[in-house]
Amino acid sequence: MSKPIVRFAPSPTGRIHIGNARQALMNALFARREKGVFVLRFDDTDLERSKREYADSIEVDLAWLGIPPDVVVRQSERVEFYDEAADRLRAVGRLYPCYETSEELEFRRKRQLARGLPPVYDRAALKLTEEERAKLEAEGRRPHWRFRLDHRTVAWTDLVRGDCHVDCGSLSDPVLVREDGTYLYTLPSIVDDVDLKISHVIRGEDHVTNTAVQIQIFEALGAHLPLFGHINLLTTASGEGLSKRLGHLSLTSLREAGLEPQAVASLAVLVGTAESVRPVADLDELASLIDFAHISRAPAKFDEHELDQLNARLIHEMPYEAARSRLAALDSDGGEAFWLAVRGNLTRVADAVHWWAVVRGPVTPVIEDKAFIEAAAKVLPDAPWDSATWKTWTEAVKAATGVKGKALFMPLRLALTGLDHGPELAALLPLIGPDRVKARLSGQAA
Ligand SMILES: Nc1ncnc2c1ncn2[C@@H]1O[C@H](COP(=O)(O)OP(=O)(O)OP(=O)(O)O)[C@@H](O)[C@H]1O
Repeated sequence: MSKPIVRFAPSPTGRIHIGNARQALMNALFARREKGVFVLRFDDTDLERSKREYADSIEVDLAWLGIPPDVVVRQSERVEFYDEAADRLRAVGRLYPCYETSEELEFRRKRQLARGLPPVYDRAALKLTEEERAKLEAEGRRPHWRFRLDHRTVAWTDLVRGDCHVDCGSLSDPVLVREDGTYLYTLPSIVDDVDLKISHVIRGEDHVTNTAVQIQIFEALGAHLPLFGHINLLTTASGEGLSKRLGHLSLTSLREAGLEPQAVASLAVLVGTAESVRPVADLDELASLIDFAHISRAPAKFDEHELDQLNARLIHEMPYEAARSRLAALDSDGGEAFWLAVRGNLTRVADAVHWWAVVRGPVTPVIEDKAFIEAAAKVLPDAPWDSATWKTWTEAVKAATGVKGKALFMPLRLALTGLDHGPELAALLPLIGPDRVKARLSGQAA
């Protein structure tokens, strides 16, 4: 295979959600594995809804995921190429002007449905004479432009779905150009795919019907067809669809919630595939797991609870070096021993703040059996302390008091941390250190 050129083509009309991220990752990781090119193309021809601020946030999100694009293209800067393609389609009679208002179209649609007919555009505009058109224009009507479909079945071999067929006889001729001369998504997408030599169009399966229409337009323009792959969509855990415009499960919110990009990427890529969902910290490894032929046909559910679990599993294995600067930013860099002591208790890196506060204090000790804690304090080993100190100490406490097991550990934990759960005390004890331990055992907040 020659080096693939792929694209992720969001409309910058909101913050991208986890479903969009699935497509971005599938494209970017495929390109990464095959040493190809990953293009980020902003489908921003809808000038009213597209915003630069959203485009910028999409770039930030992709960088956070570890998949910055090799090339960035904005459709709003390429209108001359779309004009040229539209003229070519007009010249061969495939793009024709229509003058119906949306109310008229809606009325016709309802009438067709009432008669039990499919609500397909009836091509009335194709029958207009020159004079009728001139009259409509003189009335101030501006045309929108439809592509005249061949009423035939379009077939292709999909990278994900195998043999696909769409009967274009049952489709309305798609509008490519709006009344105000701006373009809908369909034509610019093809023109750019051709110009950028996109080899694989990998996108959500919401585009399957578009693909059939687009194949006819590629052919009408005499262009070479890319390969197509339609990947199943993600829904929320309860099965609802996602919308960028409605702000569902945005990457920005997941990032701000402190989730690891690798956890988000692992779930976004692996859910709804033949692979088991697991945390994959390395993007090359994640890329090696992509297999378009083994992606489920059914929509896949994105469960935030599962994401938390993946995140926790990643953190439990995270080396200190990877966490260090983030701990420092949280003013909680207690060194490698601290990180190794607490990482197993964390779901988010930011939760380390809580355990650093327990180490550094002040902690209000919880002491129920004062006599027992006093007896324990008496047999505290001398400094310096290390990871063996806890064992030495608790054996001495057991010998002095006859108490063992949970009855021994829990009162000490409550006295030292004020909590009934947490990281191994063997690791925490030297971090808390003799001064604070002594103070806490004597009932002082320290
Ligand atoms: N729920 C989803 N799961 C997986 N892929 C999706 C989902 N929704 C959209 N996509 C894909 O994301 C890519 C970008 O699409 P697009 O910008 O149109 O997103 P959108 O979420 O449908 O947007 P909007 O809500 O603004 O209509 C496309 O490949 C599209 O197929």
